[in-house]
Amino acid sequence: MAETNPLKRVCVVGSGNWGSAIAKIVGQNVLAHEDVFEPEIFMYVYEEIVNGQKLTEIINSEHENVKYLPDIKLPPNVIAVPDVVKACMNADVLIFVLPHQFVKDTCLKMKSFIKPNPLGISLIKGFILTEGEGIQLVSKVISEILGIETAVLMGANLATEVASEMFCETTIACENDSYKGLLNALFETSYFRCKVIRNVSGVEACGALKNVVGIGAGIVDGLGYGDNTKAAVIRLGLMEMMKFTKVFLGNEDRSVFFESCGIADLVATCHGGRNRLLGEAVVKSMKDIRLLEKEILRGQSFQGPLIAKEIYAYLKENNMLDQFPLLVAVHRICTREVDPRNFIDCLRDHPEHM
Ligand SMILES: NC(=O)C1=CN([C@@H]2O[C@H](COP(=O)(O)OP(=O)(O)OC[C@H]3O[C@@H](n4cnc5c(N)ncnc54)[C@H](O)[C@@H]3O)[C@@H](O)[C@H]2O)C=CC1
Ligand SMILES: O=C(CO)COP(=O)(O)O
Repeated sequence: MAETNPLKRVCVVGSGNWGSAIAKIVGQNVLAHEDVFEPEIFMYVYEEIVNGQKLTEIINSEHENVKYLPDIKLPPNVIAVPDVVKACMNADVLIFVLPHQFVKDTCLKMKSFIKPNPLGISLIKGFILTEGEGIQLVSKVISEILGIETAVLMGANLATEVASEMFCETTIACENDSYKGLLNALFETSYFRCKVIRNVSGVEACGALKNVVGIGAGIVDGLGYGDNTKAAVIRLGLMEMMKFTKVFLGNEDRSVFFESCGIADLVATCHGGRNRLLGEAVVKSMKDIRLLEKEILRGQSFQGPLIAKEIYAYLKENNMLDQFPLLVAVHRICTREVDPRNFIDCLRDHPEHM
């Protein structure tokens, strides 16, 4: 009888700023739990040429993702693989950490090649908008395409700070309690404190929505307002996040907003996130946001504008635009329909004040 390997093989699907930072943690943790995991992990890298060389070759020789997470060494047991099928085919654990617009295509490529029942974990902050079908949670799309259970991990986790081992917390959500030990073994470190809860959809909604509020925080920074105004953006943004989660998911569990994925991630993003940078840039320059993305992030991506568009489509279809003035204004400012200077009006006239 063929022997089955009891050790679990892990694959990280994605290798951007956050993908590389989490691969560092998971790479170290699989070595610390050699009775549970295979000692090597594969990291799927969307191949590109950097300084005349393939990015996968640079990562595998220098153990550094010089483009997306420079100056941070990855453990040598993190192996960069340019073919997503080869990266995922023997995996028992699939960690998804791609910009959400690439999730569907990537999962469709993986679909026929994965093992029967791997556990998926999505670290992706966004929604997926499908023509005619509306918006869906990313974890749901992964589960539907691949036929797997998918947990989520979201929190106040600016990737560069995590990679520099500055203390933070995160929230993991999984409906199945039996995975709790495995999830802790994969992600927890002395500087990355994990709390495992059950509310997958609530945690995921927080992760997506806060990116849009983060742009709003950048807009008030760009307009020259101070901390009180930013606090108003955070508070009104949080109220809209709670309301959206209730109407979109029917999820009324407010406790999730007090976890790292809720208020903490919102505060971190509104102060130090890439989406905040975009909001500021949109005020100071009339350039198209895709051009700003290229100039400011040089390959990384702002997810907020896409998420704002996805939310806008949902609200429009459900005749609820007037109930979410902050989320709607961010979308209209990103598309240049509205002058960013009008943003303060939407805060002043917000229904929360009525
Ligand atoms: N960077 C951060 O601090 C954090 C990011 N996140 C979330 O993690 C997710 C991934 O973001 P990052 O790792 O920061 O990525 P990133 O924004 O740094 O980099 C973009 C990535 O997309 C890849 N890519 C480009 N075209 C592609 C294609 N056609 N197919 C597949 N991949 C392609 C690039 O190679 C690169 O790895 C997002 O949902 C983000 O919101 C969550 C927490 C923290
Ligand atoms: O999700 C993040 C921090 O938790 C990163 O946010 P930004 O994409 O705005 O940098």
